This record gives sequence, structure tokens and C-alpha cells, in this order.
Amino acid sequence: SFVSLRQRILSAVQKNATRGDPRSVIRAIDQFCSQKEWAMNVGNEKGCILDSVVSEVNPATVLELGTYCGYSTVRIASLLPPYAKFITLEFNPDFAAVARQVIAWAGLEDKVKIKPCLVEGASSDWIPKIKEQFGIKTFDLVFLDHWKEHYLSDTKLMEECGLLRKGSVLLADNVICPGAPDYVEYVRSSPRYKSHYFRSHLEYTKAEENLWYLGIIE
Ligand SMILES: O=C(NCCCCCn1ccnc1)c1cc(-c2ccc(F)cc2)cc(O)c1O
Ligand SMILES: [Mg+2]
Repeated sequence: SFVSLRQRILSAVQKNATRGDPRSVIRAIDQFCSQKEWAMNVGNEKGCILDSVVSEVNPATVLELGTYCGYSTVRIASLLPPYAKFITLEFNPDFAAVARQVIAWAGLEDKVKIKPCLVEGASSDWIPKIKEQFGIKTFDLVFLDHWKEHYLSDTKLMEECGLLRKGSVLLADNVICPGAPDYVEYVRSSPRYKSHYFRSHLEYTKAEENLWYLGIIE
């Protein structure tokens, strides 16, 4: 029977990574996706930039939008202090199911909460719920890696619901490819944000890509 790409990624982790060793899980996925089949993980080059931002911010609260197979979830969770609260949102139930198993293989299931799958486009109702459901006031770090056309609307929504504060950091993947032009345009022209980008490449390719760093200053 047909085995989906996400299942093949999970099998590569279970075959080649050591249980409880997050770095071996990351290595297994990167080896599979660079040698066998491309997949939309943030990848190792951008992943190292993500690691440096997580280490610098040292966040007590983190939100990730777009879990996919849990690759960036494992990278982030492995760098968090024990008291940190980390929520990752995945609307696609099939991706969420694989991500749970990848995160568990890395031994990080106690550090991450994968938000239950909601109906696509229901982002407007999950933001206020996050406050009450997880007892989180504001996020110190948000990693945007979900639908590119939702970066702007979800950032505005988080603002409106008071989930962001002065000093919050947002890091966005794929501002070039597939691209989030309205988001980049908005944050660059707003006095509320200090933004800059880290030059990198699209995962597992030589194509130019940037990670867009956004610091909230007001
Ligand atoms: O679409 C992407 N991610 C969102 C997936 C759907 C998320 C669903 N969801 C989860 C939570 N809320 C909504 C993505 C795409 C590419 C890419 C680049 C080049 C190419 F030729 C094809 C694809 C590279 C990435 O790094 C990406 O992240
Ligand atoms: Mg991405």
C-alpha cells in the first residue's frame, strides 16, 4: 500500500535515530531529505540560525505555527529550559500524528504541547483559547512556518489578543519561497517592529532564502 512521505520520514527516524537523542533525530531527517526525498523541514542551515535565535532569546514561552513532521519542534524543544511552555500548532491531522511520534522518539514529549487539529482557517478562534487553555500571558518567541498567506493575519491576531509584548521575537521561515510579501511589507513599514533577515538557503537546496527576524519594540 502507498506509504506517504511523512511516514517515510518517520520510518527513517525510527530506523536511524537513537531514542531520546534529539540531535540524532534531526540528523536522520536531514540525511533522508538531502539524500532521498526533499521535504519542507526548515533544514539544517536555517535550523542553525533558528537554534541561535532560540538560545539568544532563551524563551519561557514559545509558539510554533506549522509543526509538519516536528523537525523544528525538536530543534526548539531541545534548547528550552525545563520550565518553558512550548505550543506548536498543526492544522493537518496527518502531519500532527507523525510529529507526535517524531517528538516522542526524541524524548521531548513532555516539553511540547501539540495543539489539537482545528479546522483550517479557524485561527481566529484558537488565539484567545491559547491564553486560557495554557495559562500563557504573552509569547517570548513565535516561529512562523505555516501557511505563508496567514503570516500577516495571524501576527495581527496575536497582537489584538495581547499575546505579544515589547521584546517578543517573531522568526518567520520562507519569506522568499514560497514567500510572504504582504507580511514583509507590513512589518518593514511599521514603527512597532525592528526587523532584519538572516541570509540562508531553501532547505536542502541552493536557492536563496531568508529567515525574517522581527523584534517588537513598542
Ligand atoms: O508551505 C509550507 N509550509 C506550510 C505547510 C502547510 C502548513 C499547514 N498548517 C499548519 C499549521 N497551520 C497551517 C512550506 C513550503 C515550502 C516550499 C518551498 C519550495 C517549494 F517548491 C515547495 C514548497 C518550504 C517551506 O519551508 C514551507 O514551510
Ligand atoms: Mg518552512
